[in-house]
Amino acid sequence: RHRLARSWTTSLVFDHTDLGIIVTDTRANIVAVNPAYCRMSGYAAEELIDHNPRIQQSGRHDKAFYRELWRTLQASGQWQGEIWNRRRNGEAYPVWQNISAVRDSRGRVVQYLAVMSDITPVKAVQERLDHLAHHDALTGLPNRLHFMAALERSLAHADRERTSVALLFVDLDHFKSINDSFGHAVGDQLLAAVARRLQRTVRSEDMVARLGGDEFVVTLANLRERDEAVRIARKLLAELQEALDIDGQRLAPAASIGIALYPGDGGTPAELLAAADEAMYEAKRRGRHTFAFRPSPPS
Ligand SMILES: Nc1nc2c(ncn2[C@@H]2O[C@H](COP(=O)(O)OP(=O)(O)OP(=O)(O)O)[C@@H](O)[C@H]2O)c(=O)[nH]1
Repeated sequence: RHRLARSWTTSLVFDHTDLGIIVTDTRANIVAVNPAYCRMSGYAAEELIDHNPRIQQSGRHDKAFYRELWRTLQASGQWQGEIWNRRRNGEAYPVWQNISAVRDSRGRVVQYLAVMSDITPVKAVQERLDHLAHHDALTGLPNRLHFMAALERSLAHADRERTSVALLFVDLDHFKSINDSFGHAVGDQLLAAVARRLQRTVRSEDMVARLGGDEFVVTLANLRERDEAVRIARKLLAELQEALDIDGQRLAPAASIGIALYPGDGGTPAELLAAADEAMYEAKRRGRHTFAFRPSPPS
């Protein structure tokens, strides 16, 4: 009676858990799947029985990944980790999966048991958090954190390709008075419009980011000569200046732009940013709505 009760409980768990379960024989042919796995994968049990679980492979992992999985499983009797599978409708989805070797009383492996949970919702939250950590909510642009990491990569790329990178530090002129005169909401919309204008003016390999407040940066990759940076700075000033209507206010945003060139003005992202910031202050000193390079130190 005890054995019966136990087997009844076991099948209750197998049928009612929301964890997907696959049982295979030692040659990895599927011998049983539970309803939760069928719901998760979109396959009917008959479509899976006698097949190899590889029918659910998403193509997102290479051969070495599965080889390592089997190696671990054979060596320790266990594998667990994140794995991308494919549903019957072709959609790839992430699961957290635990595979164990089931042994008989003499210690021989007789079956493999895979238990998995669909972690699509967890992944979506993770991706959202990751995006929030690296982007500015108002403009959708990369933030300082993301920007500094990307700049590091573009400097390394410039070294390999023997090209230069220009960093343009864009700070709006008298932005405070826009906030003060028309309110913060108008100021916010202006910042979002500036972000769009900066983005549409540069090429896709260039990067626009918001450092904070009314400070933006633009990096120009694969730069061959200093004049290209000057040309883009002029173009940005002109594009920004175009009048726009926000809540019935006609505004023409102006900015001061500081230009720093890699490697001449700095060898690291931080040095380059400091040089571009200094150059931006030079543009402010010269009366705003213009661009400048870093002033050379007095000799
Ligand atoms: N609307 C809005 N304002 C912001 C935001 N972040 C910072 N600010 C405001 O932006 C203004 C930045 O002013 P500053 O750059 O110091 O000075 P400015 O008035 O632009 O003058 P100059 O830079 O000297 O030409 C401050 O008034 C901040 O309160 C934001 O997210 N939204």
